[in-house]
Amino acid sequence: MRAIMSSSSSATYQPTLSQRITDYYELCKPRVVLLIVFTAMVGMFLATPGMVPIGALVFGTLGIGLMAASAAAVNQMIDVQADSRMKRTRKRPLVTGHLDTRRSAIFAFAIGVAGMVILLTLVNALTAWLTLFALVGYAGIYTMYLKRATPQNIVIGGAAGAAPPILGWAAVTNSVTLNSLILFLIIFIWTPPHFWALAIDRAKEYAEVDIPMLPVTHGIEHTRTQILIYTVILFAVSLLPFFSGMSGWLYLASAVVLSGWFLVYAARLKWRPYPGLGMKTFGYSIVYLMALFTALLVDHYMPVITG
Ligand code: HEM
Ligand SMILES: CC(C)=CCC/C(C)=C/CC/C(C)=C/COP(=O)(O)OP(=O)(O)O
Repeated sequence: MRAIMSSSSSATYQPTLSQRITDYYELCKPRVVLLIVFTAMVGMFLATPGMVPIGALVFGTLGIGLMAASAAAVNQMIDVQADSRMKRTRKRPLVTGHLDTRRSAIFAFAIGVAGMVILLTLVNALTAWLTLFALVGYAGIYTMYLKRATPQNIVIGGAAGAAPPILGWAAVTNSVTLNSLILFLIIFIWTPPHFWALAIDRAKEYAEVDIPMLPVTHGIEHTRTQILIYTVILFAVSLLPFFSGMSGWLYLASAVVLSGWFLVYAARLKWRPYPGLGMKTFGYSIVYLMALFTALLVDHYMPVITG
């Protein structure tokens, strides 16, 4: 209802060009897409011992970024009613009426098709189809169905968000390898603690909009246990790049420290919680993934850096 009311304000909204650009930018969930693109780029760099071919780097990054942004825009179009009723998402451009469904649909379609054409023509077909699969997985399967169907929504839906290192790797090698699957596995196992840490602090909001997130269906205590279990698994999985021979000692040391610190957060959340710790853990999860993938990258080029 609020979404419908606020969309009437679009009649009086006369944006400047830069405001309009900001609206489309926000429709793409830019900070999430940025991290997604970064993990895809790390996949590209780790796929080759030398420098990534410039074509794969530029067009692969662009194509994957455009299709991830398209998926995010479709997610906001489908979720406008729920978004209008949650404080965290109330300022999104479709909720405020700064963008309407028609404009957003044309935009999402245009950047999605542009991304697909770039990948098909300038990268390779494997990357293009896998990226389309991820787009459909997130925008279609997760947003339209899973999100409202089961508290395991994000475990299954997380596969789409974890795909980017596979996509980046495929852009360079035209193949899916065990090492790219290890990078996928890290993000896949990271997603539940990333999201549930936020969800335990926002459980009331999700309950009010009838979205069956784990803290709503199984309670906060159970969710804290699940976060701890996934973080223990994440600790082990984050060591796999070292044990598979993909990464060296620098990465191993970084992974132990970063995953160890994540475990401290998860343990505190379980046994010594205090108000706001859920959001702090969520914030750390983002720093964690950024830092872990930076460590993979630095470790990979260490021999070049140190000569
Ligand atoms: C199904 C999987 C996922 C779910 C359910 C999820 C959920 C969320 C939610 C609810 C937020 C809060 C957004 C806000 O503050 O409005 C968020 C933020 C964020 N997520 Fe995720 N996420 C998922 C996967 C990912 C993946 C794969 C990445 C990147 C690799 C990622 C990166 C981020 C970043 C960077 C933010 C901070 C955004 C900001 O500050 O605006 N997420 N996520
Ligand atoms: C093509 C490709 C690589 C696709 C990537 C998919 C993608 C953009 C994943 C992002 C994951 C994410 C932000 C989920 C939150 O959605 P939500 O609806 O639960 O969160 P919200 O309530 O903040 O909207």
